[in-house]
Amino acid sequence: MSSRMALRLLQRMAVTPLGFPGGVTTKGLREMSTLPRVYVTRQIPPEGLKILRESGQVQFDLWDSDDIPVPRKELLQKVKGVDGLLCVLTEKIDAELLDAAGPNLKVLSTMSVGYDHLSLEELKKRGIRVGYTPEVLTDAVAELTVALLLTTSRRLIEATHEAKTGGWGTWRTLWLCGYELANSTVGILGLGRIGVAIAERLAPFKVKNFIYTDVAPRPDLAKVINAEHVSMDELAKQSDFLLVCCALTPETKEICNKDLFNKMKSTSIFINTSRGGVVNQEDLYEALSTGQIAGAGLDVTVPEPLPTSHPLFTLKNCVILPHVASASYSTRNAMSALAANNLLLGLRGQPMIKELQL
Ligand SMILES: O=CC(=O)O
Repeated sequence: MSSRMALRLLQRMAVTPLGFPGGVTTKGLREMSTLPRVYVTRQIPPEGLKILRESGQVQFDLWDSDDIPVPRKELLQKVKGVDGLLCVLTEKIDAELLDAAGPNLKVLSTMSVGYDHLSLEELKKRGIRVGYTPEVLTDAVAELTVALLLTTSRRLIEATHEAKTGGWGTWRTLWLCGYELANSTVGILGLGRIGVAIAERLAPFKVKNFIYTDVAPRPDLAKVINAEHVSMDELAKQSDFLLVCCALTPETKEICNKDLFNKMKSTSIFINTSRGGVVNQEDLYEALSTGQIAGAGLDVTVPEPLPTSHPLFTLKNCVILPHVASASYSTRNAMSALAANNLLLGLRGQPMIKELQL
């Protein structure tokens, strides 16, 4: 291959993986080597990649797959010397990884609203700024939570199974009966934007009242849905539907355990679309299998994926989804665009659109 052809090949290769716009000249290649280096840990949806590629502000390398997460060993190699990192929730951003990245790392942008995969203390210690993606996913998560609630309370998975497998005999008076939202009390554990958005969607189903528990009353949010602040005990005792909407923190880890389930009504439905870590799954299994509560719908578990041999999968009254609450095309693209913009703004030393205050 002639040296001219080799240069052309190099220039072409540089366009896509390194995120440099348009055709790359030799001068361009030289300039590119001075641009901030970024590693993207996943093939994120196209809008975010386009923003990075067309910014002309960074050279980026990415783990070019959405099917398997970047192996830890590869990640530790790839982050060496980068100025910015764009990650998703499967990557643990801890001291080991930040040490591997080294002192150039100034900005971390996660394509998620949750940030329990980030060691905030380590990030703060190193002066690394952190972007995340709240709000753009609120509608999608609220919509999915309503779908999961109705699927669980009206036993839709059992019903389609029976219809398909010959269990559908004559019309029966109490067969596959569930619980309805009309006249019910809906309890929200952790009232934030998402809890409010869920309640707004549930209200037209004629819910009787909304109650919530949080570390402190949140009157501004509560008044939007006319919700009453109650203790955790009252939340457990009164809720016909108990929805977990809180972040996973050391304080909320396994906060849903036998103490809570034992106080719930045997007719109650438990729904979790936040993080699996807020639930003690052994206690939940016990509560579901003994009829302590009527059913559970989970979009999140520990671990993820939940092994198919897990006891929770054996229960008819437990509906398990593979962490898809924000999974609509428009929302995932909006999340990737926000994560890309947060990263670019952070690298320019400007305020991010959504930045965590550490
Ligand atoms: O779980 C999803 C997220 O944190 O965005």
